[in-house]
Amino acid sequence: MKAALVGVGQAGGKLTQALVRNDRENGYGAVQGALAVNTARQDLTPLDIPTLLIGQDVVSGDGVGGENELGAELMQEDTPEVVNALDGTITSRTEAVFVVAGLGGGTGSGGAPVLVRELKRVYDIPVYCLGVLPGRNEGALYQANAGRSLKTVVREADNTLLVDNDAWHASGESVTDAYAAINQTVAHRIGLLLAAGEATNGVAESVVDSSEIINTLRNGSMAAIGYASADASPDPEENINVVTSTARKSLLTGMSVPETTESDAALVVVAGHPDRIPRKGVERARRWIEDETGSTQVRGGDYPLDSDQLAVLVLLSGITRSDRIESFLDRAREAAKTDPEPDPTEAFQNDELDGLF
Ligand SMILES: Nc1nc2c(ncn2[C@@H]2O[C@H](COP(=O)(O)OP(=O)(O)OP(=O)(O)O)[C@@H](O)[C@H]2O)c(=O)[nH]1
Repeated sequence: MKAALVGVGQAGGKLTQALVRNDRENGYGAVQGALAVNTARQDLTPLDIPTLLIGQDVVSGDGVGGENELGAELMQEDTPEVVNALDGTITSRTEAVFVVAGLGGGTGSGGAPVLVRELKRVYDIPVYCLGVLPGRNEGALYQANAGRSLKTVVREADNTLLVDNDAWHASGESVTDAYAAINQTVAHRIGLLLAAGEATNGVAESVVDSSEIINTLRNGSMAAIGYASADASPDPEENINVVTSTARKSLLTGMSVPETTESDAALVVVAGHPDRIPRKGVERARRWIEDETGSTQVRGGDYPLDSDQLAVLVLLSGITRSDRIESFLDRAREAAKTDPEPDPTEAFQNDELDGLF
């Protein structure tokens, strides 16, 4: 799938950079171009992708310090500059745009929903949000910001693919190391998903194409991605159980939002050497995912990889129940009670954080 990426805020910029690097290093060629947008100059400086500083007249390049209403306002004012900067990045070949942001801060939290809405007005292709939920130990401001941002972006975007910052956090890691590792992990999974949508070379038995990703994401408003891999035997017959057990692992322990198992639709990609992928195993894994998720539509396909391993990538769309999102929403509601300020920004909804499922 030919995708353009726009990172908003610090997490958005770093994650976008990780996605671009991953795409280049693997030679996928799915990421067509990228831009990082921020109100803080110092967060843009280390990035090696094109950047755009917004809101200079108001915050002089110093960022918005977690004020997501201000982040939304500055994005609103400077949207024409962002759209101009994307000229040449989003082209007639682009099949989807991903707006990437940490939902708990200020610039990304406020700016991403506004940008998604504007891009949807300008372009006739799906605009998705790749949104990072704060970990449970992050402060009340992050939880409240992310709650409002999620509610708004879910309304605006064609779908919101969620990553929980607690999902792949190894204990004992420093925050910086943890972020770098999470960004790598996300880049690997999303990179493989986009690449799978590009595999049209006929090597694999049944490839996924971008319309299957788009059709899967057409169901519901929130999505999550899971992944697991295992060593495979050269004999595909011996790999039937490998594929099914790897599919189980990807759903039960490898999701970007843990404890998320029910969805309206799913896409299952089995990646590996075409000679090692057992058709029977793929079909069994697909059926298991159908039962486990209750999805009425489970699409599937292969992605040819020159590897001794088999990997299973699962995209769940239209998440209908997730204990982790429920407990995040509880935190966000609780945190919002301590923030008596009415929200002046049109971009944010003031209503309760209900009805997301
Ligand atoms: N996964 C991941 N999360 C990050 C990263 N950097 C920050 N975060 C998370 O993103 C949220 C904060 O968003 P930031 O991107 O730092 O904030 P911002 O959008 O730049 O907003 P301001 O700094 O207020 O202008 C928090 O929940 C952080 O835990 C990162 O590199 N990776």
